[in-house]
Amino acid sequence: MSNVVGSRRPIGAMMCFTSRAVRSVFTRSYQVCPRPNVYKKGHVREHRRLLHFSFNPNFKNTHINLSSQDEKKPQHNKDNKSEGNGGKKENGEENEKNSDKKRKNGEQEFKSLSEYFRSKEFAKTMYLTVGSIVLFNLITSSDKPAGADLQPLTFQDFKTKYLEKGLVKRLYVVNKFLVEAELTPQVDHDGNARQSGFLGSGPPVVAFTIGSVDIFEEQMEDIQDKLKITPEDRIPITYVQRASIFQYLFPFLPTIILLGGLYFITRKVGGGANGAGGGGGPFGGMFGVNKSKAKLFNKETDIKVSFKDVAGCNEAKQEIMEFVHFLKNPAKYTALGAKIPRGAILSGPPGTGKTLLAKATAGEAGVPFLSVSGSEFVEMFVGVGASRVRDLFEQARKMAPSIIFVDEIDAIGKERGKGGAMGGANDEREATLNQLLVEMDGFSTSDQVVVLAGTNRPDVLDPALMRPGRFDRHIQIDAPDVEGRKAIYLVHLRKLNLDKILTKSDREREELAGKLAALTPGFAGADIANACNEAALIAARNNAPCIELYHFEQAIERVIAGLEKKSRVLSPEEKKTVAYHEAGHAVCGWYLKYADPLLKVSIIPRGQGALGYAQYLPPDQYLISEEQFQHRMIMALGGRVSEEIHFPSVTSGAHDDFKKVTQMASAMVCSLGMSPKIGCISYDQGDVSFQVNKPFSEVTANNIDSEVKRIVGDAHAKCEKLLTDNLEKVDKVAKELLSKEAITREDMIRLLGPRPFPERNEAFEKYLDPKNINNGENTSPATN
Ligand SMILES: Nc1ncnc2c1ncn2[C@@H]1O[C@H](COP(=O)(O)OP(=O)(O)OP(=O)(O)O)[C@@H](O)[C@H]1O
Ligand SMILES: [Zn+2]
Repeated sequence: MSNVVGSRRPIGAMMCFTSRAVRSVFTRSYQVCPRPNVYKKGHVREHRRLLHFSFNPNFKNTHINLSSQDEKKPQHNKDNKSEGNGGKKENGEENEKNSDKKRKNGEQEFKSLSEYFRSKEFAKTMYLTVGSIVLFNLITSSDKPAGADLQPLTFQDFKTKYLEKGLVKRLYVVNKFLVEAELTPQVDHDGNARQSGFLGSGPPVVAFTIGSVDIFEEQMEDIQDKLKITPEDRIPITYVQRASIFQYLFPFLPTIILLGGLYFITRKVGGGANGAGGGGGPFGGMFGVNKSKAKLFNKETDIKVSFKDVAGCNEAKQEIMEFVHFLKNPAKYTALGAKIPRGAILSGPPGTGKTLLAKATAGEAGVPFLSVSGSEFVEMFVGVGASRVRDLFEQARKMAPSIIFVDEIDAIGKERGKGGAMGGANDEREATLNQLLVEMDGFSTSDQVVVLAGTNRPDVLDPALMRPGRFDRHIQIDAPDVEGRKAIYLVHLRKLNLDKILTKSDREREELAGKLAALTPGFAGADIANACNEAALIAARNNAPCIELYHFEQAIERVIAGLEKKSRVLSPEEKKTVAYHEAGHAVCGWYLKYADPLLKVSIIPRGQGALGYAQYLPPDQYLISEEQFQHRMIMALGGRVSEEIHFPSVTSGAHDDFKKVTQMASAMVCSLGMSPKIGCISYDQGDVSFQVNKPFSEVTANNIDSEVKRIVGDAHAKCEKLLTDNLEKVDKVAKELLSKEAITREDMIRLLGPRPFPERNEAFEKYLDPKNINNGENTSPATN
């Protein structure tokens, strides 16, 4: 039973254990989703109009590239400086140039199917296909039973028509089951014999099959005895074996398959995921592991992201604009003797749009973008990481001007020498990092390669990475505040088919975005993208023609608290306990000045183990007061205290609440200077798991323990007083919860009267307070 509070700020985060856990699951699931503007080769974009077929004659990378003329135009116009006069002509020239380039690369573009049919490429393909079919037939035809193209006779016919008339000159027993009889040339064969056979264009031949060679020989002897043919004149029988080429090849088949498989695998390994690695030949460099696995996004095909797709983070955009300017006109910088910035580290919590921003930079500058994840450098072979780094930079230099983006750089960029005692694997990581440092130093000023890197942990990075000349810019991207979230919602709402009422005018659209932003404190860009997508999925599941507000509300709840588990049936006693527990939290929150606005309380089991939950809306807040901590602790204890008051025995349902309370109290004592006994000293222990010795004495340890205990005890006492004073109110809320399973803020106002304090969340008042929203009534979620 947990309070789901969205804030993920370092301190506020203590209140959101559940939402954090849920988030990490969600983030992973998000990353599986295809990113909207990234297309792999061969993926077909359906909504484009004009077809461009581009075929690669060596059949390796044949891909169909469907793109629309209209989409390409703006880009050309942007690149064109002399737009007014002859802009069209230049567009044409540029198209020419592009297709020249493609032709050079062995690719050719065709404007229509008929053009392709008339082309050399098509002829080549046809020749190859027909050739293969003919070859195949040649090979397999020899596999047919020998003489199969002769119409076989019965033995009886052979005997009466040829043998007894003395027309047979010689017999060939082929593969022990077919007999070909060579006839005397002057025979008047009645259509069954023909002028050729395996004997070539020679005497006429007939054929018949036999069951067993022994019986056939006996029969021949008998017949010839009866015909009184002397032993010298008897018909000679020759035994021949004829085998198809396949029969000879068959024993080698497993070997051929094995070698073929190996060849295929090495190509895959060596080729890099998207062809950026270039392959390096089938067996190049130990199966090609030395090649960088960077994915290449090219401006013509993949990068359609620009700064307008990245909402918020204006400061970051401004900083990064400088890289774009440099890549667009480096001469201006070099002429002044300015050294070009080498790279920038984009840091921030997960899902805040670091990758998106880097991609937008490449999109704006219109240069190739090589994206690689830090972990992809690491492989089981020693030295691979370093050579992959080398290969990556080599590729980038060949394509310059270009941008390299190393995601999760902390995988290789961790401070060297730390934790060395933990294992030898560090050496490999260090070698990779060293190579990265060397490569970044190795750029000459004329190299127009910019390295961007993303990380969630800038604190663990090696200082050498951050020094001037390497990643000398550090761009921090924070989780967005309410206005930032609103802007991100606006970006993602553009792609959705919304209810007309929600999008009547820009004002309505902004209002919707604002409302959603206020409902989702602590959401990063990726969560917002996910919530929008989830809303569309829910609408589709309900067969709704468009997305309505309550779809969003369900989606948000799902992203925050996980899936409703209606199938998890609680016993009536358990249900009652959960109801009183949640009612305790809710009533505490209602009467505490510094508690966050309550949105919803529910006792429907959800997600990972939460039996009930209450959703609050913390404001975007950068400082938390001592009083606020106390109120949060009282609220967190409300569940357990309510159980204590209303039931003879308590349950295990409060363990998550205790965790939060303890974390808050420890932080207050150890690092926030909120305990008079400990004073203004920080005993912040950081990563406790690696620490053997505590940085304080035994006495201090005892003091810390007793202070934490005192603070939690105080909160418990205050909570107890609050809930005993409001006994019947808890009762009311719990009963309502039991009957409705979920109650909203409006229900709480109806049951307890309005909150005695003004809400301290501006966003809440601006976008969500019923006073300001005239259609607030029809928006309650359909979850109850
Ligand atoms: N500022 C933003 N504007 C619009 N969309 C955003 C923004 N930030 C994030 N998103 C959405 O979230 C998705 C994921 O963002 P991205 O991959 O850039 O996050 P990240 O910071 O690189 O995450 P991680 O640290 O986990 O790698 C984007 O594809 C985009 O849809
Ligand atoms: Zn609880």
